[in-house]
This record gives sequence, C-alpha cells and structure tokens, in this order.
Amino acid sequence: MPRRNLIKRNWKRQRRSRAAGPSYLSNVRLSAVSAYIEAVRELACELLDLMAEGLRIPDRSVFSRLIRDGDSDSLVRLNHYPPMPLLCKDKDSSTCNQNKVGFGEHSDPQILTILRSNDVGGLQISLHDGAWVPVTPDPATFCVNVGDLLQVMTNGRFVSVRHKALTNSYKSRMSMAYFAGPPLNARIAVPPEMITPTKPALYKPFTWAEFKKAAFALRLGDRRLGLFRMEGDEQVA
Ligand SMILES: O=C(O)CCC(=O)C(=O)O
Ligand SMILES: [Fe+2]
Repeated sequence: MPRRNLIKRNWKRQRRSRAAGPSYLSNVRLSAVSAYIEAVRELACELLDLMAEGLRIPDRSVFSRLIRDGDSDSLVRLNHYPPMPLLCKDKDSSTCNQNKVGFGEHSDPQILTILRSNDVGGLQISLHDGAWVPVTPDPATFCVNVGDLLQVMTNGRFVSVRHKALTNSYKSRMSMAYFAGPPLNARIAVPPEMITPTKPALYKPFTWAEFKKAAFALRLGDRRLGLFRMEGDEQVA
C-alpha cells in the first residue's frame, strides 16, 4: 500500500478510536489478548499431540483434550521484574555481584507452559545434576516448560523442569506465561498404554483440584509430586 494511503488509514483509525473513547481501545487490547491466548493454546495442543505421537499413544489427543475442554483451568501470568542494582557493602562477600532472585526455584504445576520474555535475560533452568543453566532471552522465541501433570501422565518420561528467574541489575525484565491446565475435576493418570510390567505406574491417579489443593499447602519450591507417588515408592518427585 502506498505510504500516503497507509498514513491516511492510520490517521482514520486514530480518529475513530479517539471518537469512540477508552472503551474502544480497551476492546482492541482485550481482543489482542484473547487472540494471543487462543494462538498459544493451539500451539500447546499441537505440541502435546506430537508428544503423544512420539510416545506411540494411539489416541494422540489424550493430553490436548484436557486443554481444549471448555472448563480447562488454564491461565496467563504477566511477570515484571524491575531492575535491582547490585549493592555490595562488603566487597569480599560471596553474594557480591550476584543478581537477585525475582521468581524463586519451582516447577510449573500444570501440563505445559508456553513462556516468552522481552530481550532481558534472567530465566534459568536446573539440570539433573542441579547445575543452573541460563536461557538466552529472545522475544521471538517461546520457551516450553513441561509441567508436573505431564510428568505424571507420561509416567516420568517427560520431567517437569525446575526453573527460576533472576532480576537484571539495570534493565527491566518482562515475561508472559501461558499455563495449559486441565478442568478442575479432570482425573490425572497415565494412559494404560504407557504402563508395562517393567514400568508400572509411578503415581496414584488424582484430580487437578486435589493436586492444586496440595500444591497451595506447600511452598513454591517444594516438590509436590512426591505426595502422589505410589505406595512403597520412596523417591521424592
Ligand atoms: O519470568 C520467567 O521467565 C519465569 C516465570 C515463571 O517461571 C512463572 O511465571 O511460572
Ligand atoms: Fe514457572
């Protein structure tokens, strides 16, 4: 479109929004948020279908069905981490020059998280040996976290990732997370195809409401899955 027409069109749009007042603008913002949520939900469902296929589960929508359900308990969280300067009174202190924790160590309790951030780093994930690895920030990329429920439903084949977010000493960090969750009354259990004599079910079935209640009674960093391990299975998560 020629630049002149584009300017005219934008000017017309601005004039219309001014005339329509703040409710026009808030409706535009609201529909942008709804469109974003719909898009990331679709992405989460596609990823879950591919995971089910990769695990050779005949019903490939076994996981995504829980998110497509009209009663799905999914949510979006916006995080803002204001800059936190590195204040160092004692230059020899071991905590000197360390970025402050903005969001403490935890795993996401739902099925899958679709996370994005601005171009300021801070997200770190924990490897099996406990080492923390920074995730390179890229506003054009999604970071996908396996949640606790997916660990249960894949009988431990996919492991919910422990992560935390550090603040930056001079830049503001923003992140936006879509947590794909099932309906509150959904029964969370491993599909029968994934249970074999050598790999029996690791977790007792439970509802998402029961899991949420248990999670809220614990602290952010506590490992909640240990509460649902099969009897006699002494491992913590
Ligand atoms: O800000 C981030 O990158 C992580 C946020 C997060 O882990 C969460 O909201 O659960
Ligand atoms: Fe998280």
